[in-house]
Amino acid sequence: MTVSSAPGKVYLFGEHAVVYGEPAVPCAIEVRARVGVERRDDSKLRVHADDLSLDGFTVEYGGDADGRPDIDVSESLLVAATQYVDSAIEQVRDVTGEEDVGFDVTIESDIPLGAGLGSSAAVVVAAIDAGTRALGTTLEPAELAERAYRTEYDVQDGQASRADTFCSATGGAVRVEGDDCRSLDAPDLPIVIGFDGGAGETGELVAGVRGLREEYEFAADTVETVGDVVRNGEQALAAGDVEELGRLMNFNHGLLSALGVSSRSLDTMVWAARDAGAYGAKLTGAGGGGCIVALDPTDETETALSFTPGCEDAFRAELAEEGVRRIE
Ligand SMILES: Nc1ncnc2c1ncn2[C@@H]1O[C@H](COP(=O)(O)OP(=O)(O)OP(=O)(O)O)[C@@H](O)[C@H]1O
Ligand SMILES: C[C@@](O)(CCO)CC(=O)[O-]
Ligand SMILES: [Mg+2]
Repeated sequence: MTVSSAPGKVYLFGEHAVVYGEPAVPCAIEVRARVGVERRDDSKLRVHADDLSLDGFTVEYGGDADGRPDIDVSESLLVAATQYVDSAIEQVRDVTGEEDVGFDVTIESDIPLGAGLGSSAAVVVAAIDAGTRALGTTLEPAELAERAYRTEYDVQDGQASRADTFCSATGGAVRVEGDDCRSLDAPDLPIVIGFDGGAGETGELVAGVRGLREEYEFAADTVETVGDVVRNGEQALAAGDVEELGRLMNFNHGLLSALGVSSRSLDTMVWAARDAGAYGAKLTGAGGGGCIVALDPTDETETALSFTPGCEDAFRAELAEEGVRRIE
């Protein structure tokens, strides 16, 4: 079995606006998805994913008409749950030229699904890396990131940026603007995460912002203003100015809220963190529910969040210096 892992991420700045060409700064964190891949001697794909919200399942199916998975859930739920992995394996077939190869794939993940911590990107990066290595091809990080991006682009109907996948593949703090992806020097940041136990639909939320942007000039301006916040944030990051980072994160959250992607529980956690003395707090990722990210070197924010109704989990996250990790 060939095993790779890849980290999740938080956005310090710039989610959603990055889809329209503004810059964003995500930062990889030490929570990982591990994917094990073994070549089969037929062309089927068998996926074992215990951490999926379908209560854990094992599916066995091939590419032919009678290859419907042997599992008793609705087709739409199944497609939503399996499409990132399916599409990642398609990239493996494409890049290696082995169009008919089959695999057993096992996924274990510490990243909550649909919660803004980039579970899809981590699973896709780890799956493509392990899948290609299982066939004797080791991809350079840039190509791995590009293939993973194409996967997210396909699954999210053309509404994806390179930010999540580049960050997960390379690790550290990164800056992504269109197809320009680079690593940033980042100080050790005191990252605290609050999780409401829920999830948001990335595709729907992105479509919502797109609609507002098309309908109102001021919504398009709001997206551009996020870009200005990001550019200021980059300078604060380079200077190691955590106070300024916090102020700008607060501003970024306000703009995301105006664009309709926050939620009551995300706002409640953001305010709990601010009241506890965090330098700043904002939602991370697509929003709608899921996680906030705050900066606080003390224990106050984590403690306050753990007593906040609606916050299911609060934890400190370390920056993941390493992106994809080749384990076996
Ligand atoms: N442990 C896992 N096993 C199998 N598939 C997974 C796993 N984790 C995530 N996925 C895939 O990723 C999808 C969730 O991706 P989605 O983009 O909606 O959320 P996210 O990446 O966690 O959050 P965001 O994109 O906002 O950071 C799941 O529906 C599933 O297809
Ligand atoms: C909302 C979004 O900006 C981030 C999701 O983690 C979508 C994307 O960049 O593909
Ligand atoms: Mg995602």
